[in-house]
Amino acid sequence: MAFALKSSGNFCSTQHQWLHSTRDRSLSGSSHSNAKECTFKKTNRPAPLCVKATSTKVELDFNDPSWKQKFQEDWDKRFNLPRITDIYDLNPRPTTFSLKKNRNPAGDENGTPMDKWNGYVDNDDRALLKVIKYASPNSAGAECIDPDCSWVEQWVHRAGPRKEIYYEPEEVKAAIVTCGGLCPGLNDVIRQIVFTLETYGVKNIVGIPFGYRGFFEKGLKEMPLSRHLVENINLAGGSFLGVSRGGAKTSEIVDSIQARRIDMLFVLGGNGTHAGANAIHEECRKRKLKVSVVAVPKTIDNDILLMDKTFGFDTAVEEAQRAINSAYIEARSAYHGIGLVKLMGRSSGFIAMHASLSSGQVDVCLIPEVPFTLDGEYGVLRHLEHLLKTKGFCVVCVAEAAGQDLLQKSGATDASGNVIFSDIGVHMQQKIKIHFKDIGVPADVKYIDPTYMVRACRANASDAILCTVLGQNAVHGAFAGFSGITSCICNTHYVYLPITEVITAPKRVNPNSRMWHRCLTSTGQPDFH
Ligand SMILES: Nc1ncnc2c1ncn2[C@@H]1O[C@H](COP(=O)(O)OP(=O)(O)O)[C@@H](O)[C@H]1O
Ligand SMILES: O=P(O)(O)OC[C@H]1O[C@](O)(COP(=O)(O)O)[C@@H](O)[C@@H]1O
Ligand SMILES: [Mg+2]
Repeated sequence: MAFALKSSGNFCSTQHQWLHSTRDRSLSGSSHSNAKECTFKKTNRPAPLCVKATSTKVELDFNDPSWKQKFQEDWDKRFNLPRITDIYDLNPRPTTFSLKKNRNPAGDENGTPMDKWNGYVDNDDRALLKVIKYASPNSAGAECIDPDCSWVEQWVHRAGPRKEIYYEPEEVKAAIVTCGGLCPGLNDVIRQIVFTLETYGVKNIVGIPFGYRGFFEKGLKEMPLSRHLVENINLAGGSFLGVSRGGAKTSEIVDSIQARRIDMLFVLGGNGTHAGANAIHEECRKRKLKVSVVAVPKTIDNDILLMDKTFGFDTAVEEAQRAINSAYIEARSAYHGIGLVKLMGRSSGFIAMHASLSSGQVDVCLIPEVPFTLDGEYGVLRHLEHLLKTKGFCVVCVAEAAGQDLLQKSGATDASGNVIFSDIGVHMQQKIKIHFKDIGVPADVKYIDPTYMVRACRANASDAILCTVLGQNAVHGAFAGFSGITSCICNTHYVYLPITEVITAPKRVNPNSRMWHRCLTSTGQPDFH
């Protein structure tokens, strides 16, 4: 019996934020609907989780001494970056991107000829995706491929400017589009894309208004962009180009790309946007269009696979922390005060977990990845009673997608097809009030729902830097001839990943990760079930 590494349906996940112990699987619950178990050839070991994947079937037998090599060959194939030369016979030209050319075209100040300048990234440069060697599958947060949790190198492609490029900058028309919900840093990325394109020598740069909608909605006109125009847009939050959900029809979008003669498309967005970008890339390939589609992962939710974080997440956590601080002050100042804060996160509890950790003021953090009960001996309400008795007040932070099993489903979806959640914050506020009334203990509940405040602000310093690097690298990726890729940060290094590898499922908090354990250590909360 071997497990299917890659099959038409499933492969064993090593790179996802999932863990492989029995406890983890039970904690992960129904929220990971596409997770399936794989079986190891050896028994008595926890089985790894599998996630949906596409492409060819590769069987791994861990008794085969060459399994590692097979894994790595398959890995390299999967993480190989699609490029326009896959469909076109094209010769590259020397890059026009140089930070020294204006000073001395013949060489730098030391007389080094430009082609010897070591400012370029080699196409064979790689970064390691994983750097921890887990000694056992039972080690906290272990992500194992085989039952012995062997060390296997997982290399991904380094991002940055290449010495040779596949476009004539003077002939390029580049377009930028921002999709999905707002996110701090959108303007920083737009700005850096424009700056970098101009550094290459591109003159025709346009913004597509209001997300994918801008490609086909009549009356929406593309906006010419230049360094001059975008110089200060990073000083404000939101998107200079506007955003929208829904309405993505791939063939119409590609018709529009063709009609507008766009050569490079930079797509800023989350999971849905990336799926759309990949569909556009595939359709362009099908039509044999020389178009580079490059995405930049945006979402306050931080729910895109493989990467350290998405831009905007840090800023959202910082803002969320302010809401927690207000809840703390209200609760601390009231007799038997209970501060309750609901934070965003469509399918993951990253914002709630990180804001709870950074504020240090949260007694109970509830996320969708960890089921809980409100009532009963081990329920949240009983713990709140204990906190009021021992400490006099408490603060609860709940993620918007948490505890949905306790609520009636709304059944509604947004324009993009995303599920609209029932309001766990309001539900908990009511339950807490009723509970303390019933037991005859006074409780002063203050509920804060900061919703859009956490994402309408401008990027903080760390996000601004991330946006700068990701935006610049997106342009380098397009000039290098890649398409269907995303520009991101993995294990602290800036890399390109094929979009197909990051859209198989949303990333979620691993309940067996050290980070969640740190959160529990910080809050001191017990298990609520
Ligand atoms: N599977 C998909 N294929 C193609 N386009 C999609 C897909 N999912 C979403 N989109 C489009 O991507 C855009 C943004 O998606 P949405 O889920 O709202 O935000 P985000 O990209 O931030 O997750 C929308 O215009 C939506 O229609
Ligand atoms: O903007 P809307 O449609 O109100 O949606 C709210 C959702 O958008 C988010 O802020 C971010 O989601 P995206 O990454 O999909 O844009 C979620 O946290 C939240 O659930
Ligand atoms: Mg999304």
